[in-house]
Amino acid sequence: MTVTAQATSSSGDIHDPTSAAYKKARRKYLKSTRNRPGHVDAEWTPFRAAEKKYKARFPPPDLSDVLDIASTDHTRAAETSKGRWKGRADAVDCTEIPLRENEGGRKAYVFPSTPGLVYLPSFVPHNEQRQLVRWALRDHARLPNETNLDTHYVLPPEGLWNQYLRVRKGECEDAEILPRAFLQPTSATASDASAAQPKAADAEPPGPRKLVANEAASPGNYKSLANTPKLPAAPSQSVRPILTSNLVPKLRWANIGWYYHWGTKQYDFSRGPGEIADLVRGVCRRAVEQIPWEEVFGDGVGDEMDWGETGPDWAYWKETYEPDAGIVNFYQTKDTLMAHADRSEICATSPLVSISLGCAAVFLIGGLTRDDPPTPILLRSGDAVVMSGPACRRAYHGVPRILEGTLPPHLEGPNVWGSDEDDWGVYEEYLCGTRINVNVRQVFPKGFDPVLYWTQQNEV
Ligand SMILES: O=C(O)CCC(=O)C(=O)O
Ligand SMILES: [Fe+2]
Repeated sequence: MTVTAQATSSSGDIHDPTSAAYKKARRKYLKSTRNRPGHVDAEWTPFRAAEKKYKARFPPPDLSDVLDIASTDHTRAAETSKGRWKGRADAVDCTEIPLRENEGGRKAYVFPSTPGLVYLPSFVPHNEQRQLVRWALRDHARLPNETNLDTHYVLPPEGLWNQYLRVRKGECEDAEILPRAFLQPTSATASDASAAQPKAADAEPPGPRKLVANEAASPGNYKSLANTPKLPAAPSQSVRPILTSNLVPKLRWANIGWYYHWGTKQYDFSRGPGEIADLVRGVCRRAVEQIPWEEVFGDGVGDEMDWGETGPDWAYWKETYEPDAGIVNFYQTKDTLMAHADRSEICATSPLVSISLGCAAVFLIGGLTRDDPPTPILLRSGDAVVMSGPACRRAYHGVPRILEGTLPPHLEGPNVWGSDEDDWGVYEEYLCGTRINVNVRQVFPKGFDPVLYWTQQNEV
């Protein structure tokens, strides 16, 4: 049976003053600003000010200072003509560099303000974007990989998305998914029953990711990080049974590779390395292999910065880069990811590869503090961002806006390459209001043997 996408919201375009969407946003804006004191923005850091600007629901933000390389690329006209959100190809100071072995004529861009940041517009071919979407929802967001929903719900063994596909094909009922708290005693009861058992840590309720500052990881503090107790999160007592179809939009993240412990914002190395799918490893390695690193860090760019024990090793990344951890982020159009720096990885300089799929977004990347004004980049489906080196890998960044109505035509409709099954309509409907980000890291620097470290620290 072929499943087709349902019509999307008819409430209209936020840019059109006659639309219901515009009027609703205006009403909300007037209500929320009625009692707001003046000059509240005086204390904002430049990063916070930029976040506020792009998050604003009313009036919708002007994106003319957001880098949008696709806006002048005629091969992407079909994508950029979708919706009214547009940036400018000349909005930001950046330099074009050629990619190695680049048959498609694609380019990369580097930024004098952030050495080590490489932007690769349209890096992932259309058919591979579809494969990655299927991988993220169908193959990856299920056990043994953790998602934000696992702590709170008893998810179907086949995975939430696979069950949802069967619902949409009419093969099963839209069943209720039960809260985990219904089946498990509360953490208080559990610890009463066995005083020796550590009490489970309180988990975040399902919702946007909460960002808490953590100690930056390094080879020097690996032992103490690895020894920090990583208590399991307690299921929320307040979540109610929910239909499969209503739980799907609440999926926010799925872990990749080494297990990340959200309570401590540290990796839980005791669980061993999780798997990295060949598809994901392949795209990330291709990005790192195709970047001409001498154009990024040559002429001593960033040499004066702290590269850690390995020194500036970018010339070897083609061989030494090995992704081993990461996260798939699922954003609905109202979701944001606030400014943060990813510093739980032991290696502070090795490339982080970030792939955008589905709806477009405004991505902000600044410097090592929130006081550095961030560069705004409009990321579209298939774009890759690489964050590397000491000035960029741990730079503050965030996603203040997902841009509705920007799903590119190549993710709509049946597959022209012929390899897809007939259920793409369900994916398409989900993607109409979703951005997926595959964010892949290398936790350990080349030559660092975690097993050896782990053994040594437990020998005493
Ligand atoms: O969605 C993105 O582009 C960035 C995600 C991110 O920064 C993260 O997962 O740490
Ligand atoms: Fe991040």
